[in-house]
Amino acid sequence: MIENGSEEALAEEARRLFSGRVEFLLSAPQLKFLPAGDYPEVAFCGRSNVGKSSLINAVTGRKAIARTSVTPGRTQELNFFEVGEPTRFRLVDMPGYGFAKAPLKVVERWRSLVRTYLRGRAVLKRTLVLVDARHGLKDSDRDMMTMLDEAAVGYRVVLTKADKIKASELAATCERTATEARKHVAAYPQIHVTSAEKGAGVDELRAAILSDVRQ
Ligand SMILES: Nc1nc2c(ncn2[C@@H]2O[C@H](COP(=O)(O)OP(=O)(O)OP(=O)(O)O)[C@@H](O)[C@H]2O)c(=O)[nH]1
Repeated sequence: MIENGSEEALAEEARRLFSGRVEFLLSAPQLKFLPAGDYPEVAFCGRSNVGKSSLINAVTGRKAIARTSVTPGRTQELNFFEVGEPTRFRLVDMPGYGFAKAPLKVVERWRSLVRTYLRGRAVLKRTLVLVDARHGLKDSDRDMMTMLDEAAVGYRVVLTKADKIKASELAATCERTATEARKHVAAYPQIHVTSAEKGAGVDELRAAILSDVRQ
């Protein structure tokens, strides 16, 4: 809930920014294709099919800036989007993880790309770890959170698809997730609850992104 005046002003500025220029910049299947670190970045990550593309589309108010697919795990590169005119910051769509049947080679490639990006990217201000509200944290999310702890990259845990479960279950998952997040050094203690479908929590997330890139 956005309550006080300064938070309201931040949310309004975030809304204005995201309703302006948001443009796909490039896809980096390997680190050598990364753009120069000229602007602050906020990255989105999560298990395949967690609703990452849908949430990026909701945050940016676009229908299909990030591809929404029904085939899990199709995105295997880092996708960069620029926000603002002139550019103020970048959003980074990270390749999904947690693919059950992926060959070891694919998993290793993912790990090497993501870990090196996280460790070497000075402009990376925050990562959003998306977690399906119906499932809560899985081992692959814990793995990701540990990688972020080790890389000293601060992150927010964001529950997705909140419209798909009852309010009581959602509250319980939120509580459980917060308890676990508190054990991770780089995690924010506050959990974000969102629904790309209904728009819930999207204004708050936009404001959080803007405050993160200003740090
Ligand atoms: N009900 C509901 N469905 C959602 C929501 N967000 C995503 N979905 C659905 O969940 C499925 C996966 O969403 P995507 O946004 O493609 O997920 P992704 O994480 O980008 O998937 P990959 O890139 O394939 O890993 C789609 O069928 C979406 O329509 C939501 O907030 N509510």
